[in-house]
Amino acid sequence: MLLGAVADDLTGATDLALTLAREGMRTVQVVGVPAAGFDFGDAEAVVIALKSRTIPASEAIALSLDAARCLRAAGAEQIIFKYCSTFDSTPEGNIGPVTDALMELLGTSLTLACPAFPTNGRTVYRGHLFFGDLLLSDSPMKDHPLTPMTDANLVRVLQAQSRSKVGLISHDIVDNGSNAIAAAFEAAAGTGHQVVLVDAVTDEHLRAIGRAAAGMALITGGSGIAIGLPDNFRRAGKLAGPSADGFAAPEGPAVMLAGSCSAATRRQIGAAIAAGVPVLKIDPLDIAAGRTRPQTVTDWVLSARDSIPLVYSSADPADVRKAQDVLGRDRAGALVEELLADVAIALRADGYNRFLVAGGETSGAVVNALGVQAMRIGPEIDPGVPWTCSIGDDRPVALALKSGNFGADDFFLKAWRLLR
Ligand SMILES: Nc1ncnc2c1ncn2[C@@H]1O[C@H](COP(=O)(O)OP(=O)(O)OP(=O)(O)O)[C@@H](O)[C@H]1O
Ligand SMILES: O=C(O)[C@@H](O)C(=O)CO
Repeated sequence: MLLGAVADDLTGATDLALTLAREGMRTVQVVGVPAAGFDFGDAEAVVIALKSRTIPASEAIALSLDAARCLRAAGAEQIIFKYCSTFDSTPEGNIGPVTDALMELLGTSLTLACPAFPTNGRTVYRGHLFFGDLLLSDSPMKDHPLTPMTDANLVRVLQAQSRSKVGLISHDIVDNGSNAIAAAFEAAAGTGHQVVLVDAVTDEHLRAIGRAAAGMALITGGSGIAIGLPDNFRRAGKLAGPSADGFAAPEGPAVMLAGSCSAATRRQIGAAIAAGVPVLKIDPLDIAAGRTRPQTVTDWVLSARDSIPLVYSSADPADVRKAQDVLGRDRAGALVEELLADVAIALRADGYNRFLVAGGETSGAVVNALGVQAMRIGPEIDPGVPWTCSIGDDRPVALALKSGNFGADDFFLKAWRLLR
């Protein structure tokens, strides 16, 4: 293994694994920190998916350190800490605290932070994160159920979460290429900075940043920051080339489960409904009151077996707030996640082996429930979202795990065409 990554949620891990695989590294994604002696096969890059984005910072630190130790023990020369391209975090973290702890573990005094993912409209300019044409704080991310983002100035956001001194390498320097960026890293270290946020508005910027960061022990950011890293290993003659193992999804019944309340997911649900996909909407208040149970939902899915039905809890910000006012933010989320996880277990027992899940937290809950330990990366459905297939499993499952804000409006329809 050359490159190891610790991702703070499952869909984010898949997004990163897709980037590394597309850039030519043999890549495996692992769900949770694997047991000692886990066989990573011929993987050159391994992405460990955690569910640590919104848990207490102390727990996120402990899990992330375990994951990084495991990757280092397996030979990783460089570690990526992958978080969301919209910098999803609460005032307590967990991006800052985990970055601080990983730096200490790796004994490094400088790292970079760059959530940019230009293909999906996430750009960083003069330290400010844009979501398409909008500042992060004006975007739908301000209404996220778990991590509302109300400040687009990432130097300020990160500094508030981190013990490290946070600086900025801004666009003018990045535009001058990798040598200028490498010099700026040195200058930042010289002025006592430990974390530098780096502007990036194009993939060319990300490739230049990746090249400049070849010698960094720790790199933090969205999946975009990985675009330029495989080339460093290729130039050093360390990559073996494509693996002979192809991607094959199992045949069988399929279902779609959506717990993401993002604007993109809600548009995708609208498009699925318009196209005649059978849908069932569930609501955390009904789950709490016992009006919606896993069995009722499972029976409904089974009754729609001839098609690929969609169960969703996705709601607009006003309805999410209504449920949260009654149940509390965490309980509202947990009720939905637990219900969808129970439904997934029941369907799996009934032979279902193709799951499309929308939302990072939701995907984490479903995939943990399915007991999937590791995944091979398959074809890209939309930027940042591939089909994957479980490995090391007697009964493999095909999984499409969609980050909340990713995917075109017809995502729930077109994903299935790739498996035919
Ligand atoms: N109707 C609802 N009311 C309140 N909370 C909900 C509702 N539906 C879903 N949730 C919760 O909102 C959270 C959505 O987070 P999730 O990570 O799954 O989606 P996302 O944030 O859009 O995706 P990503 O993390 O990939 O960007 C989950 O905890 C989910 O259970
Ligand atoms: O970076 C992103 O936007 C995604 O990979 C993600 O982490 C969403 O949860």
